[in-house]
Amino acid sequence: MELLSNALAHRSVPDRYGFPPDKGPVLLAHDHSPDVAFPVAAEIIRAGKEFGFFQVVNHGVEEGVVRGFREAAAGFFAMLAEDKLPYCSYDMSKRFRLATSTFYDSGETRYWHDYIKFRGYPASNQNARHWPSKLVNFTPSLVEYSAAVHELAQTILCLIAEGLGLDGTFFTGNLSRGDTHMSINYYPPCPDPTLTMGLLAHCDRHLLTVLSQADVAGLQARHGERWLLVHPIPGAFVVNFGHQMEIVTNRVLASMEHRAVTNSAAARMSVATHVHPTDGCRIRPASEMVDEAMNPARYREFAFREFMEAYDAADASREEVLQSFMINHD
Ligand SMILES: O=C(O)CCC(=O)C(=O)O
Ligand SMILES: [Fe+2]
Repeated sequence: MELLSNALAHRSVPDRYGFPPDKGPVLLAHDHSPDVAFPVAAEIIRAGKEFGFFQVVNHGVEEGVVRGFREAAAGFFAMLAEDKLPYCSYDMSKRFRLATSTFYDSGETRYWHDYIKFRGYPASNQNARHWPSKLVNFTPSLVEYSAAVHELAQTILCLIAEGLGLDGTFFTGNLSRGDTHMSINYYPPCPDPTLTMGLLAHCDRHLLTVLSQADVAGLQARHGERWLLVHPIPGAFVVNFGHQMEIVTNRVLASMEHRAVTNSAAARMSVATHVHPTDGCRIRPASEMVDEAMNPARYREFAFREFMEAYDAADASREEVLQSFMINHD
């Protein structure tokens, strides 16, 4: 019998071991079967508790799919000013909008970036009819990219649930089934990076973010009093927890503030996929994460929609927005 373990080392995978792509192994560094999933799940929880951020490689999203959409998105920012003008808006209810700096700068110093925001998944007609049709590659490459990243996010959510000792499907219902919101942030090279900030310090308002930053550094995550650079790993996705993850896990997995800095050498573009609960989803600390005597619920129950409104009213300030949802046990 030709056992795999009979060979000292394998230089390549023989053809007969290669599944066709639609049946093949998906995602992450390991096969997602119960015996090997646990180390990945445990690793995610360890990194998540320590940093609120981690990076994923060998995630199963094809390199060409990422490159294809990144090129199309870069093409959007490279369009002539007059072609971009119709998309420009600070009206948050617009389903596809282009803007600069941030909605939350209160007219003060601007942040050195332009961005587009839109609903990227599912590719329903309701979402897709707002995507820029003039750019021929945009829609087809987005359809591929957003479906693949959705799949990856669902797998990561299963692993997080397992790592926390929850049912594997804990996050994959209404907590993650709202339309996926995407932000594409474009930071042109800046003549003096010592003067500018690319993006304000903030926590993400939803459940989970899966971000492609390619190979240009700029993202920093708060760690205590310090800001740590999230080093670009070619082809990796950066994953971080949003406010809803912190609330549902009763602060076991906290949402960390992050921001972006600029550089003078190269343009930077990040593609952020924000996994949202459904608007009406009721959010509360999971009963499994609460112990009335030792670890009581730190947040009250609310509808996700309510949180979205509070976040805007608080100009994305972490302390301010959480205040109206926190239960004080002192
Ligand atoms: O540009 C980055 O790396 C960060 C983007 C970000 O935090 C966001 O879009 O929420
Ligand atoms: Fe963010």
